[in-house]
Amino acid sequence: MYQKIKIPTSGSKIQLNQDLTLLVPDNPIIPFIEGDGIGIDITPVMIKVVDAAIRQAYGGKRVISWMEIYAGEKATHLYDQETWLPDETLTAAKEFVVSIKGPLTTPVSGGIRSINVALRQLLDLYICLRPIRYFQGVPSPVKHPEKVNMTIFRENSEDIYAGIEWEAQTKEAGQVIDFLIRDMGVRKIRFPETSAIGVKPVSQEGSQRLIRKAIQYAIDQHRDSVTLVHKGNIMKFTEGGFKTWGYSIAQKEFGAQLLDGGPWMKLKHGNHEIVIKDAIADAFLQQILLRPEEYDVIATLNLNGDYISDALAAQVGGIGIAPGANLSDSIAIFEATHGTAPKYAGKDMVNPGSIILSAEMMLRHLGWYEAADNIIQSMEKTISDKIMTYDLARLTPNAKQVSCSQFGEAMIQRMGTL
Ligand SMILES: NC(=O)C1=CN([C@@H]2O[C@H](COP(=O)(O)OP(=O)(O)OC[C@H]3O[C@@H](n4cnc5c(N)ncnc54)[C@H](OP(=O)(O)O)[C@@H]3O)[C@@H](O)[C@H]2O)C=CC1
Ligand SMILES: O=C(O)CCC(=O)C(=O)O
Ligand SMILES: [Mg+2]
Repeated sequence: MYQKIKIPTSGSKIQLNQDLTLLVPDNPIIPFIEGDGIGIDITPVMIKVVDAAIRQAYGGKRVISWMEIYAGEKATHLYDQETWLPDETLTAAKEFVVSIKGPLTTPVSGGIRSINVALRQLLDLYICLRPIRYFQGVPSPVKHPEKVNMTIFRENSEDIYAGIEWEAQTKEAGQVIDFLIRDMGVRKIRFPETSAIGVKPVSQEGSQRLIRKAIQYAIDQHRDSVTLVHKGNIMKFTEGGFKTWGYSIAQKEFGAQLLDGGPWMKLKHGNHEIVIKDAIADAFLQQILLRPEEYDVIATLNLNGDYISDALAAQVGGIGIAPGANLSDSIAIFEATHGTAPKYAGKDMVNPGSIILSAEMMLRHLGWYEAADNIIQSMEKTISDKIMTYDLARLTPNAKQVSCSQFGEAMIQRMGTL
């Protein structure tokens, strides 16, 4: 059935129960995309570390059968030069339910549209989940990085990030601009002759399904607050809609009550209280530097979430150790927050921490908590021993700088020795 993908001879598929919970065999087949650029450095290290964490936790009773699937430049070499995202990659991600990927290149200006965005849209992976936490000993530009403990729920399927846009001075851009001026009475396009045009779809359904998950997460994880981050003062119906629909769902589906007359709300779950609040995106970006302890779960739109992810990651050491997941109601693809960092590709130099921590999220998603704990503990121990890749070592006095693969080996050596 598959053309280039080789299904491992051992292992079986993860299945979905009727309620969409996972039925995970002891030997699941997990598809992985190596990734462009530094993908060739970090992905093999991640696999080694994950295998070791599982071996240490379950002594051979559980094991992953890794199955390579293809996207990005590697796919163009293997399939044909126009095929950046083969159909069978999408089929495998659906069929095998849980996957992990390295970063994929998207050229600026011309060229292909983002394969990352395409994967998220085609598989309806509408949640981009990015937890931000501090590991003791990581160098940080802020005085109290330990106060940063947030989980971002970034809407992953719509917004200006959906990529609906037309190049300046093309027939299509002209048609859209004509329509806006003639039929819609728009007078605000400053230079109509030379404007490119982008469209920002933000829906009630898309916003509410994301915010519903963020609130449920806050309830399940006993978190203190959910902040809806938006720029609704300026983009009233798109970003403003996100905020209004968010408060509305908090009230209607979770029974939240107005706090001090609103718009902030409080919802109760047993003895646990969660504040639902909102913040305007520009002010939020200064607040997370000045008073990070006031923010906990964050729900936001696609573009804001992209910016906020990297900004928050910087506060706890950078995108070298910033994990993430793309989730639908059934399928998951785990991936680092960073990109392909092309200048470091193939140099065995960058931090594999992001993709390793993404794999840690994946293990937790599978219910393999002991293996996930092994990864966290060995990461903590390796960093506290000042063993660091260049990105952290260059900011840490007396650090022992190691390569990407040596960092993975150092983690493996420290597993189960705590
Ligand atoms: N999900 C995905 O697949 C993503 C893909 N991309 C794509 O990646 C390409 C490159 O994007 P770019 O904007 O340069 O952003 P990148 O995230 O690739 O890199 C920016 C900088 O971040 C630092 N960095 C990134 N990853 C690591 C790591 N693992 N360890 C240590 N430092 C790291 C490096 O900083 P320094 O130079 O200071 O050492 C690097 O130069 C683009 O095509 C973009 O579209 C971008 C983001 C996500
Ligand atoms: O798709 C890309 O190339 C960039 C994506 C990105 O920056 C992100 O999702 O954080
Ligand atoms: Mg990004």
